[in-house]
Amino acid sequence: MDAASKNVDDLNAKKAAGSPSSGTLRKQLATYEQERTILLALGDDITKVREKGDLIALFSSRLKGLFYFTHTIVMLVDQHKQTYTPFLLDPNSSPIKDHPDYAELIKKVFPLDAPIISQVTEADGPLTFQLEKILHTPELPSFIRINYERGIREMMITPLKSRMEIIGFILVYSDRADSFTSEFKALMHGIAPQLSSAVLNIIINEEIDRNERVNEVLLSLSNEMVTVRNRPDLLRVINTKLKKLIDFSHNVMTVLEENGETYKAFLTDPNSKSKDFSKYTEAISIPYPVNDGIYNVAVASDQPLLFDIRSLDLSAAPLWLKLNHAAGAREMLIKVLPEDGTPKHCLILFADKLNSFSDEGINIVNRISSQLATAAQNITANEAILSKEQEKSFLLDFSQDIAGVRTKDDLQEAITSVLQRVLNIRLAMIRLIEDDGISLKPYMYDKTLFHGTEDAFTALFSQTISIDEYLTAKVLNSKCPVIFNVEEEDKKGKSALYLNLWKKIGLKNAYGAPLRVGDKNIGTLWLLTDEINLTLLKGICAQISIAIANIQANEKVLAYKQQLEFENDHLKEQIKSIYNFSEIIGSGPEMNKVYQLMSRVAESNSTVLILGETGTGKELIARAIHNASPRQNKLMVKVNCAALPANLIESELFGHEKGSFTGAFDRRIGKFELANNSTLFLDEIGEMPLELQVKLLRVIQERELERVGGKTTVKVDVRIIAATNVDLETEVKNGKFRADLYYRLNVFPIHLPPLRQRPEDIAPLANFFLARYSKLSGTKMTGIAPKVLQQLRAYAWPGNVRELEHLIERSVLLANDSVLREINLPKGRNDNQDQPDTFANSTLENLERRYIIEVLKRCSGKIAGRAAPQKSWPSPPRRCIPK
Ligand SMILES: Nc1ncnc2c1ncn2[C@@H]1O[C@H](COP(=O)(O)OP(=O)(O)OP(=O)(O)O)[C@@H](O)[C@H]1O
Repeated sequence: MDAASKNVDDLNAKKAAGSPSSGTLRKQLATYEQERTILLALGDDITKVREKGDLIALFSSRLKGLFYFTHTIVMLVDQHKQTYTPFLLDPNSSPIKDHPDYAELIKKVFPLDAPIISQVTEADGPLTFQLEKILHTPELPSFIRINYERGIREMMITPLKSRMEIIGFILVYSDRADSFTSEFKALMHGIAPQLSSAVLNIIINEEIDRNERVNEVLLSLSNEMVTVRNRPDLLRVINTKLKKLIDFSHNVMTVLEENGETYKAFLTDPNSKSKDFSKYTEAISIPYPVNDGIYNVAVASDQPLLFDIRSLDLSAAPLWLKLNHAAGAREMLIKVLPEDGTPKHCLILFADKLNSFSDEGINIVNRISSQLATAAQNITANEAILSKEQEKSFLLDFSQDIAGVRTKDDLQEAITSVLQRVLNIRLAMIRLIEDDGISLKPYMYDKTLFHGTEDAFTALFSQTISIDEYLTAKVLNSKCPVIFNVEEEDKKGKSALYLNLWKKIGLKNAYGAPLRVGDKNIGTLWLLTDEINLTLLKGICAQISIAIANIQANEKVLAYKQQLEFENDHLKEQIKSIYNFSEIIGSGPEMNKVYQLMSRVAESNSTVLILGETGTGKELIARAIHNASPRQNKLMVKVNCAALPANLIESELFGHEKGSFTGAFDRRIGKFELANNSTLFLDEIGEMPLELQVKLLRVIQERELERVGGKTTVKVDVRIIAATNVDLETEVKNGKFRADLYYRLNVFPIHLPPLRQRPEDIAPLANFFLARYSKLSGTKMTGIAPKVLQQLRAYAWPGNVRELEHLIERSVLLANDSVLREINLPKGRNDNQDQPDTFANSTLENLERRYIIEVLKRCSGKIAGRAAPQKSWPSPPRRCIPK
């Protein structure tokens, strides 16, 4: 039985007993009847109450006709925390609803132990308070003063209980001082249990609703979470689903880096207000040490941690937190996501207001943390697969691009394009290890990168670096590309040349990668950038290494090919003249002296200078010396110093680099390099231009040369045999031949006597040539008539053996008999006397004059057009060596 029914029953009993006065009793009875009616109606209505607003509206509408009051509010008690907070409001009638603190007030949590409230919790029924009287009570709840300020004078607080425990109280306010009559109080006392159960119903209903909603959202969140494949997906799920359950402004997810010492942003929310700050990009890209006072604290807890941002020491806080604070974030909830082994991911929710995260919200974060961790792991695994696929397809494309590369220029173009296109960086430099195996020289670089730092670049570029150089050694000894932090390397004080350049460029990191073919280091590759995918770089370097090795092999093949072509040409020349030196004819004392000298010098490496008139056999002797030397297995290389224009001799001798002069389309090795490990025969050395003599001297002395237009020196091991028909001593005196070169060449002179000084050799030579040319022409000549031999011996032979050879060749062709019976010697030359007034002692001008007259005579004065047939050509006179 409720209180009102009991009162009515009591009064009816008293009325039946006839006391007290019937008027009073009637009045009282009417009140009780009214009360009972209200209670019944209220009780009926209360059972229908489902929502907060219904209860207060119902309460006000039922009671306002009976009692005077302005507004009401139901507070809910949290026994666990010993606090209470507004629960049911009556905003339509509240005089404080437009108060500036109203919004905050209705969310506020108040302590239960404030003196006024303690009285209420201890009371059995409603308590009324004249506000004026309690204004100075210590720890007065702020809403009381605010209500007073807005004209409220009296307040009745009725405790609401369930199973003897206080669950809340209903506060009824009035702007009058006498509103709360004993009837009103009795009524409140009477309806308190129903109100309590209504409040409990509301709480339960709300909780059911909320749980349903939470479950619904969590279900859809978890459904979506399993479909998450990438970071934007995850961000969308958090921002659409989680936001329905938790009041946060934006989120960040972080990931622990592989080093285990730093973490960085994994998900960044575009809703973050901090993105308007200029340092935002830095904040979301830099790594943070795990021991930053936030991360390490969060990791140590298995529960989400709630931080009041303003209470933190922000001076030491990580940049991301400073920016969020500056952008207005007040509170953050951090949850390290549970993962097997070391947790990697961490969710951070930010809110602009304090108390944004309820226990329930925190609980939800806890509940979804495993799913978040799985989603983050899936994303990472997915990204790794994607990046591997991208790497593979990229490396495949690169290898296809590079497969066709044959030249250094093509390679540079391919590298530049791939680095720029895929990694958005540019090649700084490639250095290759030289043939000596210890030094590295620049092979390829991008100078445009060093704009403004040219001095530091040139200083580094112009240096040959040793493989033991600190940074180079680190790179060459590493299996993978090496990251150099410029600041840290600078502190070590090593590799100043590299560091000077890097510091001037102003980057944080530089990368050095080994170039390797198989196990063999071939060089280093340097990139200037702050970040790069190391696996990809490793793959690129492997391709570049192979391409460089191919190019080098190609260059070598080309060089060998060139050398073979040269050698082939020489071989052909040699084949043409092979019969010339198969045998040296001459057994007289003069030639015997020559043979003795030859046998002494042949086996050594000494330079030989062969002197003698034209046609005496200087080249024949040179070849014989070479063939008797340890270098015989390689071809002797001949250069005729008189046969080439002065401007080409240098290139002919020393070779040239591509583009070193007009017409130098390819790199070409010179005769010196061709004669490496062999003999170089410098014929007509007396004709060499003076300016080249000094270069020749240098090569003979240093045994190394520089190609025309080249910067590197090439070592050569060449034996020199020089020959001349010029009196070099006179040339030295006349300043036409360098004395130092002359002495360097004149180490071992061999003088070849002219044929007129060894007449005993004329017959053997004539017979030798007769046999050779009759065989070649197929005429089968068997001998020379004694008369002819006598004529030959009597002749002066200004053209020496060559003249004799040509004469016999012509005679064989003209002969009609098997014996050579006739010979056409030049007229007036049949006197084999070493005449002082004929050739040997004649001036060159005289000799030339006589030669021209002789030729004109034979051509019958014709100096243009086809030459008239002639019987015998004299050899042109050359300057002769006086005996
Ligand atoms: N003693 C010799 N026995 C056989 N043939 C010889 C002899 N001497 C010279 N000849 C031949 O004479 C020709 C001229 O010889 P070679 O070219 O060696 O003379 P050279 O002194 O080098 O002439 P130049 O000064 O004009 O270059 C060659 O065909 C060579 O084979």
